[in-house]
Amino acid sequence: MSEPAFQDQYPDDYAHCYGCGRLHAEGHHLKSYWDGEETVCRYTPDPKYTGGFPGFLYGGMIASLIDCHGAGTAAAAKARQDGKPISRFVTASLKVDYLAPTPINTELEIRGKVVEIKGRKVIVDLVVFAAGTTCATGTVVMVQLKEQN
Ligand SMILES: CCCCCCCCCCCC(=O)SCCNC(=O)CCNC(=O)[C@H](O)C(C)(C)COP(=O)(O)OP(=O)(O)OC[C@H]1O[C@@H](n2cnc3c(N)ncnc32)[C@H](O)[C@@H]1OP(=O)(O)O
Repeated sequence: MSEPAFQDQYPDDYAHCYGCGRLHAEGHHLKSYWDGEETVCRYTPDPKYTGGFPGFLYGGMIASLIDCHGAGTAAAAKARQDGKPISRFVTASLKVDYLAPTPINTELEIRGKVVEIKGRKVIVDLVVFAAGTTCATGTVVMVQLKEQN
């Protein structure tokens, strides 16, 4: 992981996302990287993001992890395909399946796999793991901003 995180390559004007923008003062600062043909993001949730009962993460945060890592994956895949710098993608569609409770205070691994790149659109499948358990899966449709094309 010697390359900078995908999010650390976003142009400054597009680096203010609460989930992954490096320029957001209070955000989560999620960081995504290549791991072979897949991408990976690791994040340990704080107890303040507890869901319905103690010890477990609320679903919105899980969706955010899938969303932001999906956006980063789309941006990196498109850049790699086109041989261009990373540009900014936004979420057109986000689908999440919650398969098992997701613990807090445990390092989560979010892995992404590119399904399709078509013009400005990139579809990514994602999985959230906690200590070897698959807690959630998701699919995102990401669209490159026109002015970034
Ligand atoms: C100057 C600063 C600006 C800055 C603008 C900043 C934007 C908001 C930033 C929010 C950042 C986030 O939090 S992201 C999370 C929230 N997301 C948003 O707020 C995005 C709001 N939605 C949009 O702005 C727009 O709908 C876009 C950009 C996503 C798409 O609009 P578009 O650019 O006109 O693209 P369009 O031609 O419609 O679609 C391109 C391809 O994507 C497919 N596609 C589009 N929407 C969907 C969808 N919901 N589900 C499946 N597929 C879809 C189309 O079929 C097409 O595929 P094909 O026919 O080519 O196969």
